[in-house]
Amino acid sequence: MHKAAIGIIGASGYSGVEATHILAAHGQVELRLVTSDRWKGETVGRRLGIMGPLGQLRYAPLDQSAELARECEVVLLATPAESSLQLVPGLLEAGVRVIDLSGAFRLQDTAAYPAFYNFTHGSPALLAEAVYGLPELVSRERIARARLVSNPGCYATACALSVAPLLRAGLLDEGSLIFDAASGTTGAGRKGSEDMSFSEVDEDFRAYRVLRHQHTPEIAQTLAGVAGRQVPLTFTAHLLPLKRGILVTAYARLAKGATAAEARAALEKDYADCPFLSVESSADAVGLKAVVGTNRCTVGLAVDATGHDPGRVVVTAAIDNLVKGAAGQAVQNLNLMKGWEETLGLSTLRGFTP
Ligand SMILES: NC(=O)C1=CN([C@@H]2O[C@H](COP(=O)(O)OP(=O)(O)OC[C@H]3O[C@@H](n4cnc5c(N)ncnc54)[C@H](OP(=O)(O)O)[C@@H]3O)[C@@H](O)[C@H]2O)C=CC1
Ligand SMILES: CC(=O)N[C@@H](CCC(=O)OP(=O)(O)O)C(=O)O
Repeated sequence: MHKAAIGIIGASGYSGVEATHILAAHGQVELRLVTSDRWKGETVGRRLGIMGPLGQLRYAPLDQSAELARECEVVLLATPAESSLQLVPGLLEAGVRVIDLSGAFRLQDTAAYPAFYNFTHGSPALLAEAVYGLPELVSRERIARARLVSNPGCYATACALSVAPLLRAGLLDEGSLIFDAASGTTGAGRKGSEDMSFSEVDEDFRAYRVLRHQHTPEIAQTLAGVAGRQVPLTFTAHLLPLKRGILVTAYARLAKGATAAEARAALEKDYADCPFLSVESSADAVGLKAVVGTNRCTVGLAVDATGHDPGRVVVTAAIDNLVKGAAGQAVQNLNLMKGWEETLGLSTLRGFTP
């Protein structure tokens, strides 16, 4: 059977390793290229314990990525945004399709890059071409045809999925939305910093990059697309002393006349054909244990019934930042790009067991 040749650039990082494990068991792909400077020359088998032919594959140095990637049909870039920005034009020119896990091609407005990513974007044409790879909210047909898929940010995935159906159905008022989100430490990548050291993170819980987090414009862009209007919002990220998982709590208000039953029905209707989305019985039923290690996103809704705060809606959503928030979503996009079953390689991932 012909298998699609796939490469992972940045294969030693947390999301690159996650992607390697998922693709190792996928069945329709041959992982032809893995690159990393820190692991160059070593085998996938030695680093990740993967056996068989893939275990023999050696990590190539990052500076050979562009050249070696020409052998691949699709390449996953699990690199920092600045590296993705440099690599993507050459890869596309060589006829390689790209799924970029970084934020380099997520924002349509180039002006947002200096403020949120600390660089000036020099490829507006590619930004315009890139398809935002959130299959539950963006046309699957567009993803299937894309040369360049921009894989969403982890927080941005969970935040957008929490409220998008309510906005699309016009069930929320036009006031500001609030997203409180907390992530495990793998969200920050493998590269260490003092802030991320065990002594700093363990037994602590704090907000970070408040009012300047790079996922704020990304969430706003996605929700504007769904709602057909600008959606004012505040997003605050918090660091959890756990390795994996993101929990988002979204606060909104029902539009005049809208009901709790309509809100629940909107979530159930929009996510009915989404294999990885599950609408839980209540907002309290959403937690990290049920999603960590899987490509799922669970969503739960509560509407004030006490009369204390009439019209108040709270939606919770949970994902694994490395799976639905990164590598799993990238493979979901790869499946769509290749015309395969959307769940291929993702349906039997081993979730967290207490
Ligand atoms: N972690 C997460 O939960 C999520 C991450 N992302 C995005 O995905 C991308 C990868 O993230 P993650 O796996 O966490 O990152 P890591 O820091 O864990 O790994 C980065 C990878 O990129 C390689 N790399 C290439 N160029 C550079 C460079 N100039 N500086 C540092 N590393 C480089 C590294 O290779 P080596 O060191 O071996 O040379 C390594 O393999 C990032 O853009 C991130 O923003 C998106 C969603 C969620
Ligand atoms: C805990 C933690 O630090 N998480 C990261 C989110 C990772 C991500 O999705 O970042 P990109 O948008 O750069 O791809 C952060 O807050 O920046």
